[in-house]
Amino acid sequence: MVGINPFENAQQEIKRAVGHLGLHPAVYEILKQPMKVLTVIIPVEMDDGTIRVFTGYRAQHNGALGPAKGGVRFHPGVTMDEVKALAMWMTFKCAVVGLPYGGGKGGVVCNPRELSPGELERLSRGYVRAIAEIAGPEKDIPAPDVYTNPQIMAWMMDEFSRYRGHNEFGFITGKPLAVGGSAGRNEATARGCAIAIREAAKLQGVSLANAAVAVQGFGNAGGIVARLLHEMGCRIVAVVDSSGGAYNPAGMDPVKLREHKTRTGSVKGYPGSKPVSSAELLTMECDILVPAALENQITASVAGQVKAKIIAEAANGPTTPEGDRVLEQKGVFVIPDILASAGGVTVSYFEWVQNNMGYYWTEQEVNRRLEEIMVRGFHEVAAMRKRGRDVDMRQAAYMVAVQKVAEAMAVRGWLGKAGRAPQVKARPA
Ligand SMILES: NC(=O)C1=CN([C@@H]2O[C@H](COP(=O)(O)OP(=O)(O)OC[C@H]3O[C@@H](n4cnc5c(N)ncnc54)[C@H](OP(=O)(O)O)[C@@H]3O)[C@@H](O)[C@H]2O)C=CC1
Ligand SMILES: O=C(O)CCC(=O)C(=O)O
Repeated sequence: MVGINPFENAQQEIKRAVGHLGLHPAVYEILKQPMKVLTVIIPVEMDDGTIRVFTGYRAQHNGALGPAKGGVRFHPGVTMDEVKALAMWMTFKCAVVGLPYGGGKGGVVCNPRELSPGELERLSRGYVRAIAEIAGPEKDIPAPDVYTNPQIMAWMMDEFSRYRGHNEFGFITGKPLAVGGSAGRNEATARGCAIAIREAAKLQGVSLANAAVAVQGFGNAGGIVARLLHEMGCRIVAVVDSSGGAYNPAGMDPVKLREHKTRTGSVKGYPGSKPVSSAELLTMECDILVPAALENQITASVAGQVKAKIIAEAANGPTTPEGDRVLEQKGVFVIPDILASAGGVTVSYFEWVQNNMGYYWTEQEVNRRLEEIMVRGFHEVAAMRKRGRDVDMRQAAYMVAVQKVAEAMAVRGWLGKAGRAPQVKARPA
């Protein structure tokens, strides 16, 4: 959305958490910007023989806890500030669930729908060549994000392996199973989100049986979360994608919705449904709202009209800070993005571990470990919310995460003398 800078939003969230925790101001000074940002130019030969030059970015936010980790977005609206914000959010997403990573993110300004498969492959390989120097399993590990997928990950892994001269399966996650992908990664973002929703519903006394759910975005995160929530007994009353939406208060079957979208290109026009816009979906009567598309969807004015009891942010940064204040005042229970969407990077971590070991787990094993990490992460945040005075789930999640990153920076000596004093002053009960 024009005029709302996701990078400035991300900075505000960190500033608040540093303040709540009573940490040394140096912590904010270090965390308020990425440690490294690379802008690259990617010349691609198009099928008609012309050369088109694309712009790409890779940002590495903070490496105190481990190598940078985060997806690559292919979208016409990608900007450097968006990538910087997404990298920053990755640092705290990894920290909140206890993964040994820092935050990274990449993006290429392009519309993949306008590219042939050959052009898309050349662009993906060109992006990897351009960022190769700063990437690698020990430095920065990309993954899928909006409009990138396992096939693109496979091309990228192959290109990086050529660059290093040997197979580097651990360079990137979200790969197809045939080339070192992990069982369960495709569903992981949605599965983690569904687990967080289940825990939130228990905490808030909301029954999932027949609960009305509205989902914005019907891709990897949104499409699969709709299916998993449907399997858990919820009623999927509305879904939208970039071309339109489908609404039916009696509920819709996400598997059939997916078949309809595969056939027609959109969820709109699903048999028995009425059209619904993204704006209508966000403010409709429902129990659970899952924004699973892009940033800055729930502004203050949208938040004022939200009727959901629980919002689970499968997307990164779907709520503006002003929108967040309104939701907080209204008492809407928000599972913040850095927690609700942490399932994907958690299973990416498992994928990287499996690549490093050369030994692969079953889907059941992956899901068991994911469940454990998500439940622990959720309750750690819920406990911080209870402990802290006047903090909501988002602030609590940032407090948990910033505390872990600040502690790592302190013991590494990044905070100098300031780091030698006890860093964390948790608010008294
Ligand atoms: N994939 C992952 O592992 C993770 C993703 N996320 C976040 O989840 C969100 C979605 O990512 P993901 O599902 O992977 O991406 P996908 O590309 O798989 O899907 C994106 C979905 O959003 C829809 N969409 C795009 N623009 C709009 C719009 N203006 N209004 C309504 N819907 C729109 C797309 O519509 P259409 O189908 O018509 O193109 C598509 O259905 C992003 O914020 C991403 O950063 C977070 C953690 C991990
Ligand atoms: O799987 C990963 O490494 C990162 C996924 C991602 O980009 C995200 O969580 O926003």
